Amino acid sequence: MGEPLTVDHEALAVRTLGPCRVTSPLLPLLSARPTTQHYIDEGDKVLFDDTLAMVSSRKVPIEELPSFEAAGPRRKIYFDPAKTRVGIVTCGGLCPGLNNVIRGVVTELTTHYGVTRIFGFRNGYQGFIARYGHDVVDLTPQTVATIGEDGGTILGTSRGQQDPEEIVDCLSRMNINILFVIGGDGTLRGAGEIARVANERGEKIAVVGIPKTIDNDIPFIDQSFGFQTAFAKASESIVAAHAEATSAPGGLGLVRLMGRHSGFIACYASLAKSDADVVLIPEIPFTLDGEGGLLNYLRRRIEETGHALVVVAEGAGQELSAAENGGQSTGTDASGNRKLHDVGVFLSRRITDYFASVGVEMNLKYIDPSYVIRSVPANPYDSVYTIRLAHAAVHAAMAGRTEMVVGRWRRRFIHIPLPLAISHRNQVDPSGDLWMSVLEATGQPPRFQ
Ligand SMILES: Nc1ncnc2c1ncn2[C@@H]1O[C@H](COP(=O)(O)OP(=O)(O)OP(=O)(O)O)[C@@H](O)[C@H]1O
Ligand SMILES: O=P(O)(O)OC[C@H]1O[C@](O)(CO)[C@@H](O)[C@@H]1O
Ligand SMILES: [Mg+2]
Repeated sequence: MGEPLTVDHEALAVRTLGPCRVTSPLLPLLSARPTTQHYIDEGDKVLFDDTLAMVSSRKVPIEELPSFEAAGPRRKIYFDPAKTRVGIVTCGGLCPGLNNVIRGVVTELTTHYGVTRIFGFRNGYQGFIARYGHDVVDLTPQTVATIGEDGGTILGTSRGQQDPEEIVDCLSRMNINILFVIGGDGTLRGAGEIARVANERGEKIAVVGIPKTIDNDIPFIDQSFGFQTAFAKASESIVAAHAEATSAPGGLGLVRLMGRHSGFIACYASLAKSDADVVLIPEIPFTLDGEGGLLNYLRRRIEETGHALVVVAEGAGQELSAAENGGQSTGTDASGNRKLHDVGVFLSRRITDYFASVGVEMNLKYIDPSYVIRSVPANPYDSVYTIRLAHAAVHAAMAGRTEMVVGRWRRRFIHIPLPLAISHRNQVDPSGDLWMSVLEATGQPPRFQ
């Protein structure tokens, strides 16, 4: 067994704006609900570890085991709903379920807590900055009633850093008490800055994140919302590539899928269809040439079975395509994320050249579904998941929790301190059981080297 993740009590403690003195309007729903197999009482904790080996390796008394604060409604809350003003913003790339989260937050706030002043900030963090001139929209149960049926975000989104001082100026000016931030790792870093500035100024603003990422790269969350919809959509491209590959002599299907630094979409989409012969992910470098290289392997697959199917995550093989471009930098996007070399185009060229050089017939069909997988509406699973995350986020914020995100860990909804959620990137573990399943399903060697 590997070392247990280094987390301690302090890292898992969630910051609170102050004591909760207001009786929650949800009290009648809660009155006598103790922790059971299906419910966690607000005073209970969710264990960080879930195996005997992990727990015993900590060698600490049970009360010192690392644990997350449970999500869910509190009997006493911090904010008086009648006086509470709320802001919502979506940032970063699209993700299925963004509208569902907005809808879930608005309806929970209004229907159950009786909060009526909810403002949507337009186009990501730009929405707080006056010089962009974006309007602020009133969000009501009526305006969000049917938005879950659409992909994208009704609020718009953007990349590019904005000054947290200016953002807090805007929040203060509008007397916002709670800010819900829906976004990925960059957005959550920004949220941490907003919470820091608000705290330094002594402003009692709760900043609560709902992590968004089709890449599933936020840690301490079993799976992020939108991920399931995205990989389900991606698997359609695998079906198409398989049909093309098996219908041509020497057919070779190549599918490039999103996944900058984490190959979860490529792994899950491939496992969903079991047609892939090779899955390439950013976490595992590979070699093209030589006996143990990818190209020779593909030639053997085509000679033996008549076709081959490769699924590659966009962040895989970056060092190979960079080397071909003389190590030239691709620059960064507005948020400072490194732009990637197009590994799909690179592999298409190298595979085509190789088969021509060895004189084996090969018909390559390259499919890149690109933005198609993240702009679709949430599937029923993600619709349910997003509404539950939205509820958890509202409960947390109304109870004065701040600088935190909601998540689901080992099937329980929890509060994760923001610094922990951005402490590192969630990636496919080459020694983990997910990658082992991929190896079992594809039959590919653990490494091409
Ligand atoms: N360290 C940071 N401090 C303040 N703001 C940040 C920071 N990093 C990113 N941001 C801001 O957060 C917003 C979204 O960041 P980014 O474009 O990286 O998307 P993301 O939230 O990581 O989502 P995606 O999964 O699509 O990458 C941008 O406005 C960006 O400038
Ligand atoms: O919208 P952009 O800037 O092209 O972003 C693309 C990136 O965003 C993501 O979809 C994450 O949001 C990545 O998978 C992808 O690399
Ligand atoms: Mg990001």
